[in-house]
Amino acid sequence: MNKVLTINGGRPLSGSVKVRGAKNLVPKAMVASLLGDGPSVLRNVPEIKDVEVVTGLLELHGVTVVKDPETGDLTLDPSGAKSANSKEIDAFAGDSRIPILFCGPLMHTIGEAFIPDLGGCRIGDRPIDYHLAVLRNFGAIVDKASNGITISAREGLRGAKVELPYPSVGATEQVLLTAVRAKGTTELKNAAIEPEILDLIDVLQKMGAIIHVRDQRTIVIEGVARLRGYDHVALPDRNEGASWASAALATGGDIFVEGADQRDLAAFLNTYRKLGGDFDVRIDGIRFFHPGGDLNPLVVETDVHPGFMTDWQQPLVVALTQAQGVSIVHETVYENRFGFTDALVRMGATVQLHRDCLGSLPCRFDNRDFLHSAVITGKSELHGADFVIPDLRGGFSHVIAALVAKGTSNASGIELINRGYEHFLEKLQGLGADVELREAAH
Ligand SMILES: CC(=O)N[C@H]1[C@@H](OP(=O)(O)OP(=O)(O)OC[C@H]2O[C@@H](n3ccc(=O)[nH]c3=O)[C@H](O)[C@@H]2O)O[C@H](CO)[C@@H](O)[C@@H]1O
Ligand SMILES: C=C(OP(=O)(O)O)C(=O)O
Repeated sequence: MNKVLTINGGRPLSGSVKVRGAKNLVPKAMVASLLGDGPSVLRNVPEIKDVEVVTGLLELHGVTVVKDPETGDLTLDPSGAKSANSKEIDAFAGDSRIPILFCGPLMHTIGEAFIPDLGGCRIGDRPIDYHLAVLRNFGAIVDKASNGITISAREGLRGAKVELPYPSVGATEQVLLTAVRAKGTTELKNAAIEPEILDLIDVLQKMGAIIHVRDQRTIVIEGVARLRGYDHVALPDRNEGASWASAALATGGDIFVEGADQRDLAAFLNTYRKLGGDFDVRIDGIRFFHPGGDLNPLVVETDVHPGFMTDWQQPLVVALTQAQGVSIVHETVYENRFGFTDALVRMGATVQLHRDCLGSLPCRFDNRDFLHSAVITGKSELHGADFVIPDLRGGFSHVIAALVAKGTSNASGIELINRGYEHFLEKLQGLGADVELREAAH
């Protein structure tokens, strides 16, 4: 049944929310459990759609996944791992980006894998060419199928020297999850070093893997024949934390984000302070608040870690519509991440998109036809509008803009937000938002 979220804006968000394990780590740690020869325990697991998708895929491959009813901790036992029927796997096509990371673990455990077409946010073309190239380097045979890919390594996988054209998070994880049990040593250059990757490395090390993180984005993995299960507490979701921080600023509110970690948010916190937001780092989280007065316009460029994370960009843009003056955002990670601004413009924001690189970072989208720079002029008085949730962060941003706006907005497709924000509506209501979920009128 289609649902519509009715949002009555004009009230600051204030109160407290708790963030649990990161969407960009938890499903990957779940996939890693396939590599062990005993059960793994994953703690701090959020109730989000990506966890459901990976649970379903693991179960199809014979992994038992048991959730502790009290804590939500997962015990994952791969001892019955087996091939799965491609028709059943296909039911998960388009749901998330995680299935591609099953390649290495499934080849190590059962010699082959069928990977359905990926989903995830539509914020660019999101090809998987780096993934396929590195898998071939390890000796895998990859075949395109009409609805995904099949991949096999009947002779086993060998360590390789790999250099990524760009520090892709997913391709780095692909290398890690494949190299840990490949024969020999793997050297990965131009690796991504996001905190979620370092946490995945912690998981793999607990399983018995030997991984050296060197300087200059180089990771060396000495393959081992066997790995055991792990017991791990997932790192908190810094992207959810940054989203609530932007929501506090945009609505003129005050939100304590329990679980937010200063170190993983360092680049965000600098930007937040320059914009005029304030924060207070406590032992158990960070309080983000609007200290009063005008917000300052900013120039922001998204980048790989340790730069300003692309997933923080969309919620921040809503706060920038409330800053006094002209801000510029140069998106250098995805070529098409500003589609969500159309709805902001309909709500009264002034946002102009440009094909040019409005920034100083070297960008892969220079002289190509992508609207990847935004000029935002504020402060805008926003008014309610009806919109369809386009993607995870864009959807969060629309809801926050609707909460800033005067009047009523109606959002459809709100379930997309559950892919990465745990208990989203309950959290909004707990922060004082006037929102109501109802059946769509036909
Ligand atoms: C589930 C998950 O962890 N998602 C995160 C992950 O996505 P994901 O792992 O998909 O993102 P990548 O870092 O791989 O993508 C970065 C860039 O590399 C390009 N690319 C990537 C792979 C490839 O084979 N070919 C290629 O061209 C992409 O199109 C994109 O332009 O990292 C992104 C960048 O921090 C985050 O925004 C996502 O939230
Ligand atoms: C782009 C994102 O996620 P995914 O890679 O899962 O689509 C995101 O979390 O903002």
